[in-house]
Amino acid sequence: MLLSSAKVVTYSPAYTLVPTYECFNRCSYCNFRVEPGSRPWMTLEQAENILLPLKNQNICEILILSGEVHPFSSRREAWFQLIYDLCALALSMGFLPHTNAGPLSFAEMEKLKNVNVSMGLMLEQLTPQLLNTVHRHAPSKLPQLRLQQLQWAGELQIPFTTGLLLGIGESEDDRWETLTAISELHQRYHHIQEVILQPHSPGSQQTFNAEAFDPHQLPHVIRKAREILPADITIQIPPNLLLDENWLLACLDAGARDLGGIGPKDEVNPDYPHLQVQRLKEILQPAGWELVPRLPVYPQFQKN
Ligand SMILES: O=c1nc2n(C[C@H](O)[C@H](O)[C@H](O)CO)c3cc(O)ccc3cc-2c(=O)[nH]1
Ligand SMILES: C[C@H]1O[C@@H](n2cnc3c(N)ncnc32)[C@H](O)[C@@H]1O
Ligand code: MET
Ligand code: SF4
Repeated sequence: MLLSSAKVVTYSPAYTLVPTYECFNRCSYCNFRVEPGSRPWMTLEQAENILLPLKNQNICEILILSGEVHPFSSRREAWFQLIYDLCALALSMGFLPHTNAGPLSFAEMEKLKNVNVSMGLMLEQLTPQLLNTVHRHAPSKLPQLRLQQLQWAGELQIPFTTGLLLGIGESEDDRWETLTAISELHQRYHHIQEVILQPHSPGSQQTFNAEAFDPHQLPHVIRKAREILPADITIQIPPNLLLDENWLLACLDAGARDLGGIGPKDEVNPDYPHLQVQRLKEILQPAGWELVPRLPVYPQFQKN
């Protein structure tokens, strides 16, 4: 048996709950958002009906992924309470919640910490140039605001997931700068568990008219990220956005070690279905990779 020599790549068996698709931002690459007020929010009853049958399906992570209500809106409090209640419900049913609902106030983050095992927010890219382009109508994507989120998560010692969206108009140097900022914050607070390198992948709803990020460039970005980031941060890549299996293997060779949450639907990129875990294993195993499930909180942050 040569099992011990297998190289390990992880994933999180996950299901995504969407409290609301409505969002006051309009990122031009988004295929998720709908107009505020145009659709009812998820109810706790609906959530319970979704979660009940998942109990015996080996799913641990519930990803709470949300569109955003403006921080000064009179509906903000109800929005936040729904997210809190969805996390508490998932937790009470034996699941482990991970929330990514955009920027939060310090008090909101502090409260959500009690009902999440980890949380996340993508930095996207730090260059202010994007405020004139893809983020022109997206106040939540102000670089300083997002950096501050990572800092608050550090002060609160919340195990955190962040990352870069690649191919939205940034330069190579912009990428290294964003990675360096993550690295510096982690060296101060030691709270970043993983960094997602997310290739921009055009969908049917977006207005941003650009090609997909060239997947042949991804191994180079991963290698460089591996040099910039501390060794205890895992690099995550989304397998459904890497359409050719050789690209996936090239990314692992370059240093990626996690495939993120895998579930029935990628809510962010609904035009890119996930491969079955079994199919992924068939691709990975011949190349010597063992695909192993993990929890949404990494072992070094687990409190038992
Ligand atoms: O299925 C997805 N999961 C996404 N996830 C889920 C992620 O893969 C897992 O929740 C974490 O690895 C924790 O286990 C995100 C989580 C974050 O904190 C920040 C961004 C993302 C982005 C996506 C995404 O585009 N699609
Ligand atoms: C939840 C995360 O999903 C990412 N995201 C949003 N739109 C797209 C897209 N078209 N392609 C790839 N990733 C996207 C952003 O980085 C966001 O923060
Ligand atoms: N609205 C949040 C963000 O962009 C998370 C979901 S994006 C589809 O950070
Ligand atoms: S990417 Fe997130 S913040 Fe931007 S419009 Fe979509 S839901 Fe809103």
